[in-house]
Amino acid sequence: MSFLTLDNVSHHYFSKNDYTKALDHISFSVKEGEFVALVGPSGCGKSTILSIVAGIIQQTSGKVLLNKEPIKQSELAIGYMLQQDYLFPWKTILDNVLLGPKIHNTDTEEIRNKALELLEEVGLPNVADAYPDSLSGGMRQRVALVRTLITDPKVLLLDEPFSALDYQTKLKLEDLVFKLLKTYHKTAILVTHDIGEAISMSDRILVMDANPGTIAKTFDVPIEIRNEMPFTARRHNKFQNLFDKVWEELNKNDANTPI
Ligand SMILES: Nc1ncnc2c1ncn2[C@@H]1O[C@H](COP(=O)(O)OP(=O)(O)OP(=O)(O)O)[C@@H](O)[C@H]1O
Repeated sequence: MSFLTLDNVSHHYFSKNDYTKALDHISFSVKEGEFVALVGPSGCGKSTILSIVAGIIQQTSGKVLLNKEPIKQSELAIGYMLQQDYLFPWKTILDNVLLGPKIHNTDTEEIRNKALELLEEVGLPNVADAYPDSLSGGMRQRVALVRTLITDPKVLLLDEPFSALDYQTKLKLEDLVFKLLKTYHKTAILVTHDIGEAISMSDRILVMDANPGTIAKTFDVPIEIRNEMPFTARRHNKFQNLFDKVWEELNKNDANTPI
C-alpha cells in the first residue's frame, strides 16, 4: 500500500524576470519500509523533490501525501540527512543528537538513553561528551544519522549523504545505514549520483530526465540483490546487468555529448 505519494507534482522557481521549470508532473509512490533511489543528471530536480517532501518549499502544483493526508511537519514526520553533517561545533555530540527532541520538548530520560543506545549501535559508544571537531568525517556522518533517527521520522530523506566521504568510509556507511533502516523498518528516499550505491541500497530506482525534471524510467532491484548487504550486493551477478540498464537510460539523451 502506498505510504508516501507524489501526485502530479510540478515546481517552478521564480526569479525577478524569469522562471525555471524544475519539475514537470512528477508522480510516484513509496510503500512503508521501502527504500527508493532517485538518480539523474545534475539539475534534473532530485533535491527539489526532497525539499518539497520535507516541506522546505511548497510545490507549484500537485499533491504530496503521507498516509493519504498532507504531510504535517509538526509531527516530525520527515528526517533529512545531507552531504554535510551540520553538527554544531560548540555542542557536545549528545547535545547535537538531542537537538530535535529539545526543540520539540520531547527530551526525556528515555530519549537520552535511546540516543546513547543508537550511538553505540553506529559504533560510537564513547563520544557522547566529545565535540564534533574531534571526530572524523565518517564518525560525524554517523552522528548525523543518529540525530536523524532519534526523532523516529516516518520518512528519511537522504540527499547524497555519502558523497563527501572517502570511498572506504562510504562503503562502510552504506552498509550501516542500510542495516539501521531495515532494523527500524524505515521508509527512505536516497538521492545519489552513484548508480552502484542506488542498486546496492534500494528496492527501486527512479531515473530522472532534466529540463524539466521528469521520471524517465523505473527499475525494480532484483530480490537477490536486495537480500544482500550493499557491499556484498555489488558482487552479485545481476548487479552489473542492472547497472548497464540504468547507465543506458541515463545516457540515452546525450550519446553525442563530449565528456
Ligand atoms: N532556489 C532556486 N532558485 C532558482 N532555481 C533553482 C533553485 N534551486 C534549484 N533551482 C533549479 O532547479 C533545477 C533543479 O535543481 P535541483 O537542485 O533540484 O537538481 P538536482 O537534480 O538535485 O541537481 P544536483 O544533482 O546538481 O544536485 C535546476 O535547473 C536548478 O538550477
